[in-house]
Amino acid sequence: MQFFNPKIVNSMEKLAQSPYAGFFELLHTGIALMSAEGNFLYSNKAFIKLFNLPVDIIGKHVSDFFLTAEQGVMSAIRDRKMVVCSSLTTTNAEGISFRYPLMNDQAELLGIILESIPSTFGETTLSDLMSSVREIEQSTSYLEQKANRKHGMLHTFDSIIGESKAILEMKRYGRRFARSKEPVLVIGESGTGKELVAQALHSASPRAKNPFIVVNSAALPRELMESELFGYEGGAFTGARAGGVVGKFEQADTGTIFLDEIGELPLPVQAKLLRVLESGEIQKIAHRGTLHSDFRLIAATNRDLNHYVEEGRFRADLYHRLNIFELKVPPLRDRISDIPLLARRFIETEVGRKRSTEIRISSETYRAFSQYPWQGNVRELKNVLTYALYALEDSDNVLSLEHLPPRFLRTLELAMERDEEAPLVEMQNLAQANAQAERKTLVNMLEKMRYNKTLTARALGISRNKLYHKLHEYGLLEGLADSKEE
Ligand SMILES: Nc1ncnc2c1ncn2[C@@H]1O[C@H](COP(=O)(O)OP(=O)(O)OP(=O)(O)O)[C@@H](O)[C@H]1O
Repeated sequence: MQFFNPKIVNSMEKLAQSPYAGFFELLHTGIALMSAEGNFLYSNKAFIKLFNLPVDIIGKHVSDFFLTAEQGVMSAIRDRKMVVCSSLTTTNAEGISFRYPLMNDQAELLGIILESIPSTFGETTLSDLMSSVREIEQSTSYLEQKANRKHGMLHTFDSIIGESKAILEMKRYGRRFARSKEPVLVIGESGTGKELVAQALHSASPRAKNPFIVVNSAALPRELMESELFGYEGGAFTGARAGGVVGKFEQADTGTIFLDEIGELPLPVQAKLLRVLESGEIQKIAHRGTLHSDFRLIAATNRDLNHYVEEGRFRADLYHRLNIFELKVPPLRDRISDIPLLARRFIETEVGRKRSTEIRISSETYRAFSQYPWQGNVRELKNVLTYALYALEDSDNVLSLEHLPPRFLRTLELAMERDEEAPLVEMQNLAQANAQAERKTLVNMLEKMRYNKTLTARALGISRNKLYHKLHEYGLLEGLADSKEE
């Protein structure tokens, strides 16, 4: 658990004496900082008041005051995990405490941060709540995975839409990597379809019929991460389920585990993951001995892990272990030729096959799609189309610019302004400047005349033949293929 930047706080003693500690005095919950041996280094007034403690507890051991020291702070020190259970002092004062181990970036324990609240919440309520959340989480993820398998819903490389050179190359490598048992690191911007690629890797592997277990590292609360991934035995801590929990790595035995957003894993969990990867042995919390799991790891990230390694946020050894096979999913702006196929599929899913055959996307909309920067990639395209389909009247069959979300149009305008300004700066000679101005005039007039070529030619004072010639010269003809022909 890391509350503070380890570069700033590298010892609990320093934290206890730093101005940070002064902030705790403002809080109404009890806060204490303990050394890695269990001695008090600091406590705020609320903590002293809550437990009726003498003011001079600094330097003394937690067991001098708390009957619950063994199952509380000392257990958090031993197991390096957060412990939630009640606290009871030798003078019978009670509270509920959260003991957070604070680790440095070498995964060493610096000490414990103790947060205590009055027991009016009721410890059982809290621990019952934790167990129910865990049970619901487990059963929904189990049912979700079962439903997916039943309906054969996991993607394959064939079901991933795209025929651009960039996507075909990704699929070609993906099919080859799928055969190995080594980890694959799927990298790509947010919304490019990394999860689909992870499913396809599993489907194309010899493990296709076995479990495919998904873990979103960014969505898991940090204090539950270790127990979710590696599992724990019954009675490991207060709030734990009687029968314990089967960790995701154990569930993935004979199959694949997909760790999404791997860059968000805390350093201590990274250390544990490296050990599991190297040995295939899982050290379950509070379990004597180790368990073996035959899993294949697929990890994904939209971060620059190299940069994370330089910053000390990601272990270099784990990074090298993971990126034996690196599969890059291209951003949508590098494969705009896939947009028509993707758009057709999304429209069909959204409005059904029958209505989708009636709907046509105008050429100006396609042109806008090809100029838009698509920071959110395929996910953003899907969202833009969903909006447009709702904006389209039932009686209207042509999806045009007026149906697109205002935010899309604003971003497009900015992107086009940037594009137009950039070459002007680099303009080398008069001929280039003339060509640029001519192209811009053509585009503007076409838009004004709603892509009617006869009217555009007339307005520009040139023949239709000359207009065709110019449109061809500036690469504008293709985009007008389905526009009005008069
Ligand atoms: N090639 C594709 N064919 C069909 N749908 C796609 C394709 N690529 C992405 N999608 C759709 O786009 C959305 C985003 O995909 P996905 O969640 O796999 O992206 P991601 O890269 O994992 O994103 P993030 O990094 O934000 O988790 C999903 O709804 C997915 O179904």
